[in-house]
Amino acid sequence: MAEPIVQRVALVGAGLIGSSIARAAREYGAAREIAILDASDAVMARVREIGIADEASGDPAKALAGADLVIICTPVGVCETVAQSIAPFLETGAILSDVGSVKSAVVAQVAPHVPEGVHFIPAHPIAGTEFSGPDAGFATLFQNRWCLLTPPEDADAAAVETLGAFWTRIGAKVEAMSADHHDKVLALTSHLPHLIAYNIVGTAEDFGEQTRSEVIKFSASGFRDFTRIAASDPTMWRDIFLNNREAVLEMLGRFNEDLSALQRMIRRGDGQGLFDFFARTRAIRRSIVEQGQDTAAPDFGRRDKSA
Ligand SMILES: NC(=O)C1=CN([C@@H]2O[C@H](COP(=O)(O)OP(=O)(O)OC[C@H]3O[C@@H](n4cnc5c(N)ncnc54)[C@H](O)[C@@H]3O)[C@@H](O)[C@H]2O)C=CC1
Ligand SMILES: O=C(O)C(=O)Cc1ccc(O)cc1
Repeated sequence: MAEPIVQRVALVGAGLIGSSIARAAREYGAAREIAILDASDAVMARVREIGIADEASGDPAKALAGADLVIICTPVGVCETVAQSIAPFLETGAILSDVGSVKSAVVAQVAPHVPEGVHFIPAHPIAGTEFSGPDAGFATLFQNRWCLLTPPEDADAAAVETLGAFWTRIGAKVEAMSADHHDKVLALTSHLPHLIAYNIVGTAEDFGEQTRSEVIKFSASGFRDFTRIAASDPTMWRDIFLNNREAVLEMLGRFNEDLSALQRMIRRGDGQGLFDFFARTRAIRRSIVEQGQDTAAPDFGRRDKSA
């Protein structure tokens, strides 16, 4: 196998994403050693049981000793606390990164705590499922998925290259952009769809018992797809909306305008308007499928059950 990209990767947070990185780093030889640190004793115990790390003592000094790549894989709301608590153990020259679904707020929270000589390069793999915890992870999660890096303008070029090479080794396609741009794009492509899913499933839930049981019984595929997204982790998504407020509110405003336009077309019986609208959206779906980016039923066929 090719040389590892880093000597030791330390993953802080071992849920879906952290445990998937651990599995993938081992499977594809991206790191010589894998250390895991999680605030939950139950998660640490499970990490030791399933054996996805070489170092899983729960001691930050031990986990971070010799780590040339440290990745924060916790919900974005605790990134600042995590950065503060790991800062004393970060080694000079190490790369510090994260996987948060929001970038500007994470930078604002983490950057002030990054010691001199440590290279902070935020990242976001656009790959996941509605499941969480260390048992939900799998080695192939990042295969052929984008990982967006948002390096600051004065970032160390070698550190950016190493982080990109790490993600490439575990299967991702890598692209760089500014944190602000990332947050605007993701507000539309990921955060707004989750909000809509939470809302529509919440609306069904509000209808009362009789309707609720019929919704479950006769669930058509449209609603069913929304329930998968609306089953996503509440802590993670609360933190995303609180930390990407501006961009999400802006996209929500645009969404509401389009929804009002559709409402008007239905009220006025404007069949041509509805047809034209749906024809435009169908073209978007087709280009996503052509680019191999269809994530419906994500990864289940490609799951690696070995770890
Ligand atoms: N779930 C998904 O589909 C995706 C999630 N992300 C991002 O990845 C991050 C992690 O998400 P998941 O792995 O899904 O979450 P998860 O809920 O599966 O795991 C989070 C882990 O962080 C640990 N943790 C919480 N506070 C901590 C602290 N102070 N110190 C150390 N560990 C702590 C928890 O015990 C838990 O094991 C989030 O920031 C999320 O925005 C990014 C891409 C996809
Ligand atoms: O499960 C799904 O459909 C997702 O959209 C997963 C996901 C959740 C959050 C991210 O920041 C990136 C990907």
